[in-house]
Amino acid sequence: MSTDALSPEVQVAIARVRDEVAALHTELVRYGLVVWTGGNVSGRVPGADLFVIKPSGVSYDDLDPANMILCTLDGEVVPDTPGSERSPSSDTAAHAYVYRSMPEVGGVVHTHSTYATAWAARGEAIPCVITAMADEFGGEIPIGPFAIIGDDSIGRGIVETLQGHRSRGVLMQNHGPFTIGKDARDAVKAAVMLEDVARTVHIARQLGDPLPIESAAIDGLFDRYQNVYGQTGEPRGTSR
Ligand SMILES: O=C(CO)[C@@H](O)[C@H](O)COP(=O)(O)O
Repeated sequence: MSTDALSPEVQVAIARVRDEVAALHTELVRYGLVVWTGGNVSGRVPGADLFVIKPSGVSYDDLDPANMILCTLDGEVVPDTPGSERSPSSDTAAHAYVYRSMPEVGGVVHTHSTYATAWAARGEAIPCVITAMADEFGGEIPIGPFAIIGDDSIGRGIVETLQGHRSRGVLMQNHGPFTIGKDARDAVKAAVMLEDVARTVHIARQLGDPLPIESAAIDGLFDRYQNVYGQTGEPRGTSR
């Protein structure tokens, strides 16, 4: 497949997603979610069956738009495109499986962030005991199955756990968190928030038994955060 055959709009979109995915890896470092070359971000190319992901095992300092790797939704590297001479992330098949199965997903992130991975190692879902979790995840953060790199099993585990679930994050057992979002930035935000709540709920557990939140309150908080929180309209005082 040559990208020359793609429309100018798709070529522009590929360039934009390359920029975005490269820059978002910096956020994983900034928020302390990764060490060394661990973790990865990908972003779907709007209007094409393609996504962009980082090369495997390359230092975060060396990641830039030109060495991000363009892949098909089968997880194959698109030849003769910038970065295609390198191997893509070892989690490429998992990201591709998510994009094929969940058309609404525009970004996928994987990290080994410490607290979330500690919950994953115990195989325990994080219970929804703080309002920030209700806001962002609409309930508990579920556990996905134990799965090993090499085939579709990680992707299948992510999809089977998150399809029909409010949570945008899953803790793959003994491995770590995978998050999804409407785009790559949204999936990175979910990864940041997931680690934050994993840490807080862990600390709460050390102090005693966290108090549950009633499901009606969780529903209300989730609805408000998704639909009302933040800047939803014109800035105050600018309407005529
Ligand atoms: O989870 C794993 C390995 O267990 C990987 O996600 C690594 O953390 C990062 O791999 P690359 O994206 O650099 O291949």
